[in-house]
Amino acid sequence: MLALGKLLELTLAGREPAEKTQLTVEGVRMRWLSEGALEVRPPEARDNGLDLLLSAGIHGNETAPIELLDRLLHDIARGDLKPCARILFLFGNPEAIRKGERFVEQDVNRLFNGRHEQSSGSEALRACELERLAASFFSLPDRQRLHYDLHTAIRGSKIEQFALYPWKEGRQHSRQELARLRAAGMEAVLLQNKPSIVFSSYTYDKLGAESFTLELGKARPFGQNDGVNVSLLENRLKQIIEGNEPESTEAALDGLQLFSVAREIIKHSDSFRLNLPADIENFSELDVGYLLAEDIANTRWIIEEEGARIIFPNPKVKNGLRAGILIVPTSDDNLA
Ligand SMILES: O=C(O)CCC(=O)N[C@@H](CCC(=O)O)C(=O)O
Ligand SMILES: [Zn+2]
Repeated sequence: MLALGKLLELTLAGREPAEKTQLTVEGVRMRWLSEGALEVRPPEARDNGLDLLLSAGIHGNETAPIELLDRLLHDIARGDLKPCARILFLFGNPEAIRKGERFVEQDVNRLFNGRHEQSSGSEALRACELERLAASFFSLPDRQRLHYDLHTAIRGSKIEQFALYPWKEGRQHSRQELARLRAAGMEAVLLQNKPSIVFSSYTYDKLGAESFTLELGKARPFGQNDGVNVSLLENRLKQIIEGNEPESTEAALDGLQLFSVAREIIKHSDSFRLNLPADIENFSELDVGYLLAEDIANTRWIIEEEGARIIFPNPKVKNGLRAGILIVPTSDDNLA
């Protein structure tokens, strides 16, 4: 296998490769761009016009998606997977990956869309670098742009695999992309309804990509991901990379559950209290009238929405950040 196929090993060791560019026997060019960043370019005659950004390890302890990208890259470097798409592989937060932690000082996935400019430290610099790498990758005209930012969650979930679809004023969510996600094993999609500061939101809003955060199961250390079944996603990614994806009919949403955001629960102060059991699962339903959270100045979060569910509840986030999302079922009426 070509040495650049070992991007994960290089990243874990904090090393630069001796050779920055390598060519497979198939004529696929691999180019190391920066720590945890590698571009793959198919031979011109095979290029199908898709630019695919695959990122993982934005949170350093979310290892199943990192292992998935590592397998894809090995397959490409060995010539077993023959790309027709240009691909940018990114391991988001190398320092946190080496430590096996979600982040070191700051959550990188709260530093996009300009937030890094108001901050400092190595994670702010990394968010800035990730924006630059993504912007440069998606700068070629007249190509399709697709970004999957792969994650695993802190807690278990009633719906194991799901996507979050960013929002931009005047832009409709794509039914075809949802069908593709369904075929990749996603059981639900959360349609966002306002701008956000996560990586997928940046590539959707500023770079015009179809972008998603994918949640694939529960976060575990390297080598302990047997419980995270990514086989459907892995198959689909291989098909997307090789350009032999079966056409998904638009009717194929096929039981995909859609949700929208009712409210984001923002932690304003150290007095914030979240009234949920520590082991509550994502997508747990909450009854109307339930007192979900309390904060400074008698702020109370009481459930008003029928069918409300909670995802990503986390009272330990820094003040000013999202401590959970209240979601409600929605229809597919507004898809493009
Ligand atoms: O389990 C949790 O609480 C968080 C899992 C995770 O890292 N989720 C992403 C979602 C990003 C998005 O909103 O699109 C995150 O919180 O950064
Ligand atoms: Zn994550």
